[in-house]
Amino acid sequence: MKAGIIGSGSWATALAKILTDNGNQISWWIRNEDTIRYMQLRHHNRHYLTSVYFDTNLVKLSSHLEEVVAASDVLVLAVPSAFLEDVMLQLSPEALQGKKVVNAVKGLVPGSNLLINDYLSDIFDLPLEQYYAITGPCHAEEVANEKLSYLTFSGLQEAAAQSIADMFTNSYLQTIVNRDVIGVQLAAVLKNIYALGAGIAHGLEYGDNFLSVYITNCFREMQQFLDVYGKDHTEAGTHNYNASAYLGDLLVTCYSLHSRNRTFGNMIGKGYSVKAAQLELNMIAEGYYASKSLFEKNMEVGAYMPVAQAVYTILWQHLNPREAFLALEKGFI
Ligand SMILES: NC(=O)C1=CN([C@@H]2O[C@H](COP(=O)(O)OP(=O)(O)OC[C@H]3O[C@@H](n4cnc5c(N)ncnc54)[C@H](O)[C@@H]3O)[C@@H](O)[C@H]2O)C=CC1
Ligand SMILES: O=C(CO)COP(=O)(O)O
Repeated sequence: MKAGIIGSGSWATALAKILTDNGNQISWWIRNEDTIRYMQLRHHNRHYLTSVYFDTNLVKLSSHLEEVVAASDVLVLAVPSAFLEDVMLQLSPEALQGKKVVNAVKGLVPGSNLLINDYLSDIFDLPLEQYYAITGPCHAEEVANEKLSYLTFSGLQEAAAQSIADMFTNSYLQTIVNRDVIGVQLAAVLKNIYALGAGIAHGLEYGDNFLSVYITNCFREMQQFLDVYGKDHTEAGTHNYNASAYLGDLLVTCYSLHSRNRTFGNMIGKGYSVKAAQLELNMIAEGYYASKSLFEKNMEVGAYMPVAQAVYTILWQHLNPREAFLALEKGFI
């Protein structure tokens, strides 16, 4: 199978490293021509994971999206959710026919608040059977350093999910395959919101004892949301909440200093405005967009989500973080 990658941030670069380390030839869509020229000359991405060097014989770089999509059987999406629509709308509605689309984006489409599979189904008529999700606790920075990591590949077609996973499996990357393609995506969206909240707590100088209680309550809230959501969306299936795509990713994103969401939240807890935190981070904290999308989505779902709601209200309605956390403290078990 010929693989294509869409995006050039940290995660796209990490996934390109894994695929090329395994000897796969890839087509790689990079938006910026200067970044392409730099990579052709210096063999690494000048902005993200700069220590990762590529065998340029294995990498075909292009800023023409249609070209990359046409050359690929398996297309990996790794553009932050906020830009995904702009990127995908460059394609014709037939462009994804017959392709396997692998979503590595941990977010909903802002505005419509759709899961990526629902968005691709609406715009490109992509059946869920051709759609896969990559999730799991895995920071791009640790992939760059080849620290042992685990990724989960989910899809209704388990044999195809397995063959995609096999393209990524190597000595530093273990893969897990399941059919829970909706649940793992929602868990990934939620954990970004909770990690941002963990950062806020840290910025407010709560300690490790509180953080463990906070995460426990977030984990329960995540399950409650998925349980209620699943009642109206039977395709959501059953979820193994103790698997690494659920609990593991929640833990790593809340605790790791690599986490963009935690770092962003930490600044908010310390009193930065959203604008100032965005400028300082200079990377994407998906939890910021997800908190709004999820808040709106939950108006229909109706799950009890005090933590996600508090994060939304702090970021989007200017609620004082200290007051929000004082209110949360009382409800934790
Ligand atoms: N970084 C990580 O460790 C992981 C990230 N992810 C997910 O991967 C997705 C991508 O995130 P990262 O690579 O971390 O982001 P990043 O912050 O490292 O990179 C941002 C990317 O957005 C691009 N960009 C900026 N403005 C744009 C525009 N107007 N149109 C199109 N592209 C634009 C930049 O060129 C860059 O490629 C997110 O959904 C994230 O949750 C998932 C697992 C791990
Ligand atoms: O999804 C991730 C780790 O599994 C990355 O999280 P951050 O975007 O918070 O860095």
